[in-house]
Parts: sequence; structure tokens; C-alpha cells
Amino acid sequence: MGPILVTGGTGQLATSLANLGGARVVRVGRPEFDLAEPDTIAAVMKKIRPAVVVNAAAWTAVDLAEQEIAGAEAANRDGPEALAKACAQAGIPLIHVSTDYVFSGDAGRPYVESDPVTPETVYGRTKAEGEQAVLAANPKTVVLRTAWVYSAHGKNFVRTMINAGAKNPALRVVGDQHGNPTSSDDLATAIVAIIGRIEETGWRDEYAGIFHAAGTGDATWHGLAVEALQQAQRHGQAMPDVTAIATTDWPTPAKRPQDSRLDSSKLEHVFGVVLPHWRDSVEKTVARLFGKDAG
Ligand SMILES: NC(=O)C1=CN([C@@H]2O[C@H](COP(=O)(O)OP(=O)(O)OC[C@H]3O[C@@H](n4cnc5c(N)ncnc54)[C@H](O)[C@@H]3O)[C@@H](O)[C@H]2O)C=CC1
Repeated sequence: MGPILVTGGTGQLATSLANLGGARVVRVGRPEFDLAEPDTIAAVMKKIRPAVVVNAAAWTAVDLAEQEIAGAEAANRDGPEALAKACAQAGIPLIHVSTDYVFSGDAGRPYVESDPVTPETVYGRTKAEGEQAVLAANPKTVVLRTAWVYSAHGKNFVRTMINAGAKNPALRVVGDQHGNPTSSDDLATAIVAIIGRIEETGWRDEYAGIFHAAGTGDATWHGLAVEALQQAQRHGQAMPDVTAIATTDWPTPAKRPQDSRLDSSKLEHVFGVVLPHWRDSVEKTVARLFGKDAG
């Protein structure tokens, strides 16, 4: 089997894939591989000759994207399209990662893949356009929409809360946005299983398209913070007071969806993959942060 090319450098998902994927994973990042520099895409594809590509690179700075529109479009739409074209030329599958923020969050129920996208931010719009671009460019494309990604490495909400809780006796956290916290290790495990299935059966038409791939169970940011901080308390960190506040009390340049829960059952039907419950994965992640392996 040829290499699994993983884009995204030292990002959360790319790091989890490099840790879990074994010797087959070749991880590339900027400047060697830059989605905003199409020549680098072609050069890396030629050099690595992958059997499959996982695009874990993206412009993920949601608020900054509101100003840096061209950068977000290059990383989230145009670069992925060029990468998908290169995969089509090579005849190989592309697994491309997208986001719950393609939805506005006012459906009042978990979103399914057939729901129309309704992005309300530059990040959400560029990711939604990226999904369509990669699907059109390569018939062997699996788009995985995930959500609220955290890990023991990189920049994420769980680490931010634990660091803030170590310094402050009281925290205020948004309690009226709902979503599915997803461990990047769990998503990486799911991606490895999906690749395994594709290689076992050969490509099937039902693999092409969009799949929701988020952690089981839902939470608010406040609920996720409380769970992470309670786990940190088990490792000796003091528990701060955590007050739930309204979105309106925490204004951000980019509007967040109120309820972007994803229904991930299509992933189970087609690939037999279910991500673990977020509480179990937060427990493991926090244990790892405190230098213990929860297994
Ligand atoms: N972090 C989150 O909460 C969520 C992430 N996602 C999606 O999951 C995927 C993985 O996200 P994370 O690992 O959390 O992100 P991350 O921000 O940890 O990593 C993204 C990586 O992409 C790289 N990158 C940015 N622009 C690039 C460019 N022009 N060319 C090449 N590399 C570039 C960054 O340097 C970084 O290493 C992304 O597609 C993201 O949109 C979806 C929902 C939520």
C-alpha cells in the first residue's frame, strides 16, 4: 500500500493522524505544502505518490476569516479544489474535512447531510464552497463534517479552559450554543477505519459525498468546560466556579451557530464507524494533558 498523505502540518487532526496512522502516514505542512500555493500541491503529490490523501489543512481562525477573506478562500476552497484535481488525476481517493459551521444553527434538530448549507460567516461559507469544489473535482471524495475539535495538543477550547481554570477562581462560558465536541484522536481513528474500508472493498459509489463525523452526544461550551475542569480536578487542579452566560454576553466578530448538532448516523450506515461519546474522550484527553494515559 502506498503512503497516506496528510496535510495540515502540526494542526490538531494532522498530529492525531500522524500519531495513530503508523508508518504509512506522510504528514506535510507549510511552506513545503501550502494550499495557497498550487505549485507546492503538485510538487508534493509528485514526490510522495500517495495511495490516498487526507486534507486536514484549513484556515480555522473563524473570527480572523471575517477580515482575511482571500486567505480563507485560498485555504478552504481554492487550494482543496486544486488538491482534489490532483487526486483525480492520480485516480486516488481524497478525504476532506469540513465543519458544522456550514450551518446557521437554527434548525432546532441535529443536521443531516441532505440539509441545505446556510453559512453565516466567511469561514462557514469558504468551507461550504470547498466541499462542493472537492466533490466536483474528484469523484472519489469523502467529505467529513466534524465539529468542536479538541485534543491534548494544539489550540483548542478544552486546553484553553484548563489553562484559564488554573489561573482564575471563576470563569464565564457561553451556555446557549449546542454542538458535538469531537476528539481529534477519535476523528483520526475514524479516518483510518474509513481508509481501511475503502481499501478492503475497493471504491464504491456510496463512499462519495458528505458524511457527518462528530463525537457522540452533545453539549454546550459551558457543559464541555465543566466536564474538562472536573476531570482536571481529578488530577489535582482546583475547580473554579463556572458560570453559564448567553452568546449575547460574549460578542465575537463571526456569529456562531446556536445549535449546530450533527446527526452522524450515515457514517455508521455506510462505513460502520461511530465516534465515541465526547465525555469519555474528554476524560482521556485531560488525563493525557496531565501526563497520564487513560488508555
Ligand atoms: N478546530 C475545530 O474546532 C474544527 C475544525 N474543523 C475542521 O477540521 C479540520 C482540522 O482542523 P484542526 O486540526 O482542528 O485545525 P488546526 O487549526 O489545528 O490545523 C489546521 C492546519 O492547517 C494549516 N494551514 C492553514 N492554512 C494553510 C494553507 N494555506 N496551506 C497549508 N496548510 C494550512 C495550519 O497551519 C494548521 O497546521 C479542518 O478542516 C477544520 O476546518 C471542523 C469543525 C471544528
